[in-house]
Parts: sequence; C-alpha cells; structure tokens
Amino acid sequence: MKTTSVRTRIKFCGFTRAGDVRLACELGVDAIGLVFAEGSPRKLQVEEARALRQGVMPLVSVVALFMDNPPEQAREVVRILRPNVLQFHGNEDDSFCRSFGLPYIKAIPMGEGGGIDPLAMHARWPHASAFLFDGHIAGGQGGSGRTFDWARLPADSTKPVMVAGGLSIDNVHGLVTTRAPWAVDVASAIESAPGIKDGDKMRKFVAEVHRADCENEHESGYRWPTPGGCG
Ligand SMILES: O=C(O)c1ccccc1NCC(=O)[C@H](O)[C@H](O)COP(=O)(O)O
Repeated sequence: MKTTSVRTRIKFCGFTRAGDVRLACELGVDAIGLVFAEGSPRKLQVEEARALRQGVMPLVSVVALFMDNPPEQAREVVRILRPNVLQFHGNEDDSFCRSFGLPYIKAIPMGEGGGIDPLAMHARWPHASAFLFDGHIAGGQGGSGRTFDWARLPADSTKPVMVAGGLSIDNVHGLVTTRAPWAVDVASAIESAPGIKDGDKMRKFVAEVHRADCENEHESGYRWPTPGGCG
C-alpha cells in the first residue's frame, strides 16, 4: 500500500467551535469533518455547520459526514453547507452516495475481525473517491476512539486508503511509517471532550504526522525542496 505521495493528508473530524476550525486550518490540516450522524455528540444542525464553514480557510476541504441519514436531510446539508466531499458511515449504497454530485468517501467498519475483500469493496462502491478504514463496529458510530489491527488494511487497493479509529499522538507515527496511508483521520484523541478540540493535541498530532512523513521520505530518497522541509 506504499504510495508515491510525499505527504500524508490529515483530516480532523467533529468540530463544533469556530476557534477550533481556525486553529486546525492554521496548523495545515487538509480537511475539516462536520458530523450530521444522528446520535453523535458531535452532531451539528445545518445552520451551525454553515457558521463553522465560514471560518474554513481557502484550499481546506469541508467534509460532511452522514450515517444512514434520511435523503432529504442529506440534501439539505449539501444545499446549505456546500461541502467539498461527503463521507458515509452507514449502509448507504453507491447510487445513494453519488446522487449528490460530489466526491464521496465510504467508511468501512473494522471493529469486528475478519478479512477485507478489496475487490468486493470496489464492486460495491465503484464511484467512491476513497475508502476510510475506521475502528468502529458495523452499525456503530464513528468517533469511537477504537483502533484496529492495521495488518488487516488492504495491501492492493486501487483507491486512496484513509485510516481512522483511535489514532493519537502516540500511534500515528507508527501507522504512517509502516503503512503509509493516503490520509489519517482523527476525532477523539485531539479533544478534551466530544466536539471540543484541544489545541495542544491538534498541534502535536500534526507534528507527529509530519515527523513520520520526513522519515518516509528519507527512506525513499526524496528530499523536501524547501528550506522549511525535513532537513
Ligand atoms: O465523530 C463522530 O461522532 C461520528 C459519528 C458517526 C459517524 C462518524 C463519526 N465520525 C467519523 C470520523 O471521521 C472520525 O474521525 C473517525 O471515526 C475517527 O474517530 P476517532 O476514533 O475518535 O479518532
């Protein structure tokens, strides 16, 4: 699964406060996740999300998260929020996921053991832009803080592989250096309480991903072309 990418993308998920969104953008994250899944402690009303979106800096993607939401609710979010990407955590099928005319990420629950069949996944969601392998159980909520055995990640996915579930400043370096996913995604471990982000934890998480990227590049012989690179 080693990619030729020189930088692991970072998505921070489950924002509820404008100041947290601003800091995440300043820290250089690639995507801000806004949750609309019923029952989540991070769930936003669409108007709250629209207010948060106004603080998202240019070139940072806004990802709207759903879990078996009624279609009209998801459509309203898309119309009012204008997210860049959608992310689905439930039983949504490919035709539903693509019906909004936006790129979509399909979350694959990894909370129960067992093998992953990349061919079956690609056949079931052929229009997915990426797969997010997340530590929660099937039918369970994301943002669980549960990790899983990364050895179960598919080695031969033709779509970008994103990893979530219990990532933290203590383990993300290991994930990036051993599995080199396209992107990492985190909610719980950068919070002081659900939906309340902790600036110090966000900063350290980004630093850990960057440290791992630098090691991967040194391994591959690549050198960052700018003075601000890895040295
Ligand atoms: O974050 C939530 O509350 C949530 C609820 C329902 C569906 C998805 C949800 N979050 C999805 C994410 O992208 C999280 O970042 C991901 O599950 C990782 O969470 P964590 O294990 O807490 O880092």
